[in-house]
Amino acid sequence: MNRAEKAALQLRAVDVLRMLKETRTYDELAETTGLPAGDLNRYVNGHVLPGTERAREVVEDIGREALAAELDARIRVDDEGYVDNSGTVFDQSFLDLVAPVVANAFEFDRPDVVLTAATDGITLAASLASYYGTRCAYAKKSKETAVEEFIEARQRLQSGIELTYYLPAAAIDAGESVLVVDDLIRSGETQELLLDIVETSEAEVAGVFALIAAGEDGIRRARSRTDAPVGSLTSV
Ligand SMILES: O=P(O)(O)OC[C@H]1O[C@H](OP(=O)(O)OP(=O)(O)O)[C@H](O)[C@@H]1O
Ligand SMILES: Nc1ncnc2[nH]cnc12
Repeated sequence: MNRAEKAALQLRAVDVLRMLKETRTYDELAETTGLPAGDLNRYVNGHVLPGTERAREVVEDIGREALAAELDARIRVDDEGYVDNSGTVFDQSFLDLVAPVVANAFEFDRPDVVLTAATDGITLAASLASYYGTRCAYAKKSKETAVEEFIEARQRLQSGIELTYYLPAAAIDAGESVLVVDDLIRSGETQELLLDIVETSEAEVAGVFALIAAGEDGIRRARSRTDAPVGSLTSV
C-alpha cells in the first residue's frame, strides 16, 4: 500500500466512525468497535488518524457489519416479500460510505467500469465508480437516442415476458474489467443479462455485487456464471 492509499484508508475509517457516532455516545461506540473511547474521540474530531491496521479493521469488519445493520433498518419488505429500498438508493451519501466498505470487504479486482441496470442500481454504481475512480455505465430497457451501436442482451423471464437491455457499445472495451452491481438481486435474471453484456463485450468480470439479496437464487445464479467474487451486503 502506498502512502496515498494508506491515507485514503485512514480517512475512510474516520468516515465510518463518524457515521456510527451519529447515533451513539463515545462509550457506546467503544462497545461497538472494541476501541478505546478516548481514541475514538480523537479520530472523530480529526485530531489523530487511526493506524493502518486499525483503519482496515474499522472499514472491513466493523464498517461492513454496521452498514449492513443500517441497510436492514432502511429497507421495508411488504407482505409479498417485495422490498422498498428507496431509503437507500435515494441516499447518495449513504452509498458513498458503502462503496469503500464493499470494495475492501469483497476483494474485487479494481474494475475499469462499474456496470448496472437502470434504474435503481445507478446510484450505487455511481458511488462505486467514484470510489475506484473508474467509469460508470448502465444498461437500459430502451435504446438511447443518437447512439449508433448497442450491445443487446435478451432473455425470456420466468414470467414469460421477454426483457432486453441495451448498452451503448462504446461503454465497455474488449479486455476491460467490469464490476457488475445492482441494488437488489432476486432471481438473478437482471445480473445474468448484465453478465451477457460483459461477455459480448469480450470483457472480464471483476465481481458481482448487490446491496440486498432477496433469497439465495440470484446469488447462486451469478456464482454459476463467474469465478470472480459474488456477494451482497445483506439479505432478506
Ligand atoms: O434479480 P432480479 O429478479 O432480476 O431482480 C432484481 C432487479 O429488479 C429491480 O429492478 P426493476 O426491474 O424493478 O427495475 P428498476 O431498477 O427500474 O426499478 C432491481 O433494481 C434489480 O435490477
Ligand atoms: N423491489 C423488489 N423486491 C423484491 N424482488 C424484486 N424483483 C424486482 N424488484 C423487486
